[in-house]
Amino acid sequence: MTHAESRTVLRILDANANRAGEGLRTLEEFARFILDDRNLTDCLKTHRHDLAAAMGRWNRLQLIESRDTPGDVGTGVTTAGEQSRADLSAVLAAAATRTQQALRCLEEYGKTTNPGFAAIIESIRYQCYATFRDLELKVASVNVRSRKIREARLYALIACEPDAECLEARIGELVDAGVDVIQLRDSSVDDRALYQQASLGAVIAKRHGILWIINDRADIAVAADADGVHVGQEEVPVDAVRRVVGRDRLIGLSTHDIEQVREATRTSADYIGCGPTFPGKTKSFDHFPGCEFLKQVSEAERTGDHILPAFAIGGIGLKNVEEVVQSGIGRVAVTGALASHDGLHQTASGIRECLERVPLRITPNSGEVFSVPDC
Ligand SMILES: Cc1ncc(COP(=O)(O)OP(=O)(O)O)c(N)n1
Ligand SMILES: Cc1ncsc1CCOP(=O)(O)O
Ligand SMILES: [Mg+2]
Repeated sequence: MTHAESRTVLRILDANANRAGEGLRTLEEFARFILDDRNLTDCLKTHRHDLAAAMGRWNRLQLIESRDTPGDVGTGVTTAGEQSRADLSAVLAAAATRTQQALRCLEEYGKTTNPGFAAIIESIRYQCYATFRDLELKVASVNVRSRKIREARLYALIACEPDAECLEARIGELVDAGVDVIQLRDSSVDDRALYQQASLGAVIAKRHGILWIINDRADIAVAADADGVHVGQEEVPVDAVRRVVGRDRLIGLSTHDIEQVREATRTSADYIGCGPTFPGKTKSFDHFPGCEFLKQVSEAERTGDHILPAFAIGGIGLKNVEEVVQSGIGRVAVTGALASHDGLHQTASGIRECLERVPLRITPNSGEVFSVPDC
């Protein structure tokens, strides 16, 4: 290779080392600040450091000397796509692509003068493929859960079943009846039994494509790989629960008045339960905020005062779901109404039909987790 060619190779290496380093740093910030994922942050930092170590095989001064940014014809070449990013997922996708391309350039041009360097870059590139895959899958799973909870109408709360077959059958019949979300709520069993049913339920629910939420227990929700956890006002605060469950699981919060609803929007909660609406047999209360509260929630949705999917809860069934709908709420969470196998299908579809008369204001597109809201 001529001296001029060697200098050009250095110039390419310098440009692509910068590009790959910047791409990795962009991804690292995503994993750290957006996904709050320690493991992915560590992996990306390691790739960045490995790249810097590999670049240490070259004379830094020669690399810098080869740089000629003002004379680079490529700096003036831009496409419309480079000037904006549709949402945070697009930032991720662009940074991952840019990093991969830059690594491939380092490898190919490095081969011309330093095959040892090229082999190290090849190994970093393969490690990056695996990390980028995990990153993108994580983002996809957050968005899918978030979309599903916003599309959900009918949410069932169930207790543990005596064994795996019964749990499978129970979840199956609820799914067939049209339930979108199931919460495992049972304080009568020990932690081991709760964990076992939570884990099994997570697998079954995933197969059916519905959400599986664990009541009260963030630890079990994570250990069982559930889709989320539901907590009450007297339990661990949502933002502390978020530190346990991470960005990719849902958190539901019970609310009993409109101030709690407004407060919920200031937390990282993904949805709210609103009630109790009517007296029921599952849990007793002294006070019922009832449909007046639901009307306030619906009004707050209309004015954009709150943006979380809201599920009315408490004593709701076929006989009174019309009152919920009249209050402007199109999502309910129920236990008693769907507890019996007999007439399950009819009850669930009757409730759903009624609920579907209320258009969902909080729509699948209005809050994709990694979409940037309009400003
Ligand atoms: C969807 C949904 N909404 C409300 C509740 C009630 O939660 P909480 O107030 O914490 O009461 P317990 O369920 O823990 O007795 C819920 N579980 N789910
Ligand atoms: C857990 C809970 N929180 C408020 S009401 C309620 C019970 C819901 O069950 P049901 O639909 O049978 O009233
Ligand atoms: Mg609770």
